[in-house]
Amino acid sequence: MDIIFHHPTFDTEYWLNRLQQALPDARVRQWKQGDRQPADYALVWHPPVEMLSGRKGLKGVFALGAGVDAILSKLQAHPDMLPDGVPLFRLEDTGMGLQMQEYAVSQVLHWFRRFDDYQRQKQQGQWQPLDDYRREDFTIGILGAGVLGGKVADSLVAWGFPVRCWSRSKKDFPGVESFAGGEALPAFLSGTRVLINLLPNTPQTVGIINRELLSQLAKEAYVINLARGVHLVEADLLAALDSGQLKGAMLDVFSKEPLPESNPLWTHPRVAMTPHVAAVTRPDEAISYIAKTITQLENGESVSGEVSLQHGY
Ligand SMILES: NC(=O)C1=CN([C@@H]2O[C@H](COP(=O)(O)OP(=O)(O)OC[C@H]3O[C@@H](n4cnc5c(N)ncnc54)[C@H](OP(=O)(O)O)[C@@H]3O)[C@@H](O)[C@H]2O)C=CC1
Ligand SMILES: O=C(O)C(=O)CO
Repeated sequence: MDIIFHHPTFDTEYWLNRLQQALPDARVRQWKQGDRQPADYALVWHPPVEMLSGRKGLKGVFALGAGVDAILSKLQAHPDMLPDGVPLFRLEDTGMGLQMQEYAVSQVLHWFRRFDDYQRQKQQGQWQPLDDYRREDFTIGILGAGVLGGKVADSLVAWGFPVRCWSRSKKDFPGVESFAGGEALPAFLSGTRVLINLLPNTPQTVGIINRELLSQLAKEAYVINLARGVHLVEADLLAALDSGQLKGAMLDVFSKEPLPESNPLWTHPRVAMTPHVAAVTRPDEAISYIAKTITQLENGESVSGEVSLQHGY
């Protein structure tokens, strides 16, 4: 079995060696321009079109991340990149769930314990205990209740917060109120104090966090965007912060990355940010997952993690 690998920034040597160890019978190689030799599986992130297009004999393509929006948008322009019937897989959790839990829990607790207010008071030389927030007034609403949204929901339930989630299909997560579909969105938003976004980037979700949505959250709400920058209308977020509807935002992803120097999010006092690091691909966990999935495919077993081209995630 032949496996080709392309990632613009990962340590390719490390990946090739570890993949080889995990699949000793496979021949694993870095894909280089001009390589048209056969391959059974391709492991990719931002693949050059010529790596995949028109390739015969592929049994599967693995995206080396959780979101497949970049690959799917390339596929739209070059449909022959994925021949009919060749499945596209993505990483399910592989260590990203824990990273998202760390990010979400630490930020929610930061706001819940009013560390943002105390930081401002410190800057003004003010020693002033403030009223505690109550958990019952701190409902967490998670947009997207898939692999990562589900993990984040679990971790916040464990901290005793009221937690709700919104997805296409209804969920049955212990301690989490589930809302499904567009009609249920207003009920989900009403009373949500902290909105956490973990939706995939699809035509249905682009621009979903906009003025209308933000106006339906509880007063002085907070937003954490962990999914994709295109989900958030940045100008609407800034307006909601300035009107007092929102109290703070923590953003990991942006409509343009790296965030341009001139973007007003850089200087807004109630916006905090990280440079798209909420959850990164952990090589060892990802390699075990891919090796297991390839072995199952070779054995004719059913596998999870296949992307639905129809739904776009
Ligand atoms: N910032 C970062 O570092 C990282 C960001 N990400 C982002 O996180 C996203 C989520 O990852 P993951 O949890 O693995 O993805 P999943 O595919 O497991 O989950 C997606 C969730 O979104 C729901 N959903 C999709 N479309 C809609 C819609 N139109 N309306 C309502 N709900 C919808 C799905 O509903 P249903 O369950 O009914 O199908 C599902 O619950 C990724 O797509 C990626 O963009 C991922 C990793 C790192
Ligand atoms: O895996 C993903 O989708 C990411 O965004 C990684 O940073």
